[in-house]
Amino acid sequence: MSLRKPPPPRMLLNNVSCMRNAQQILRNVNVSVHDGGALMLTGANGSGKTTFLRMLAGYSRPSAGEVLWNGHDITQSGVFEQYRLQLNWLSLKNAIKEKYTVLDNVQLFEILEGKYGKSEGALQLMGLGRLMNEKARMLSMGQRKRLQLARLIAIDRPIWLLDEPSVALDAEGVKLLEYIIAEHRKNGGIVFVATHLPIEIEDAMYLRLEDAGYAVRAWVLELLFHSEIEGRHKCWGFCPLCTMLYGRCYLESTILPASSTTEGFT
Ligand SMILES: Nc1ncnc2c1ncn2[C@@H]1O[C@H](COP(=O)(O)OP(=O)(O)OP(=O)(O)O)[C@@H](O)[C@H]1O
Repeated sequence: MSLRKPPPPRMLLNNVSCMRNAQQILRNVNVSVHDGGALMLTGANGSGKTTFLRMLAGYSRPSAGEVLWNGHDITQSGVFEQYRLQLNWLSLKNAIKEKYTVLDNVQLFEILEGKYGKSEGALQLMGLGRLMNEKARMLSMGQRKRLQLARLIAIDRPIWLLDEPSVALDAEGVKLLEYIIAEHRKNGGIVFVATHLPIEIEDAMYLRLEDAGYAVRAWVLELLFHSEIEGRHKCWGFCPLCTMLYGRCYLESTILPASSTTEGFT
């Protein structure tokens, strides 16, 4: 009986650390993603989800470790040129040409890719069939996001890097997004998704990025307020500093019982 080695992961993050703006975003991350795999990146605003995707796209280098595609470091010249042709990047910048029709806006990308024939079907699937010949300037926010998703399908590259793909989509749009991700994975595609919003992706791996400043801010608040409040168990229900930092009272949610939050200090 011959024991066959399992295939190597298509993407491997090997002890990767990443900095941005002198801030540590990732530290020693190890992730392997095989064909059909999905990784969801979650975390607070500014925690580094987009930075992570940019690193996967090769726009920035890891500060330590390596990102491997088919076992090759993506930052190596020769590898990078091939690797980037595998990527489909969806970001909040939609690259929509207002004066062109909706169909042109997808077909242009398809033609640049040397492909033909998928744009119309992709737009139909995303519910934009009746708007295909309208100028793109007519589109609403959600329709623009649907157009971007139609491009993903038309261009048909294996690795999708999706930054907040469900923003502006209605419930039906989110279902369509989940559907095209599932279909892409069935065909062996890989998906990396950075999101705040719930998106159902079966068997996805999750990576939660921590906001490096959060622990420090919490500690400072603890020092400023904790001793003063101890024993009184009362709160205004908001603290100017907490409200500024978190949009709500940090102490209210962590130290004080809910019933005391509407009373003032005595
Ligand atoms: N163009 C830039 N130049 C320098 N620093 C940046 C730049 N864009 C973002 N940063 C910093 O990098 C850190 C991570 O930002 P990033 O955009 O990756 O976070 P995010 O998790 O995607 O945030 P959000 O949920 O708000 O989209 C933040 O501290 C941010 O200030």
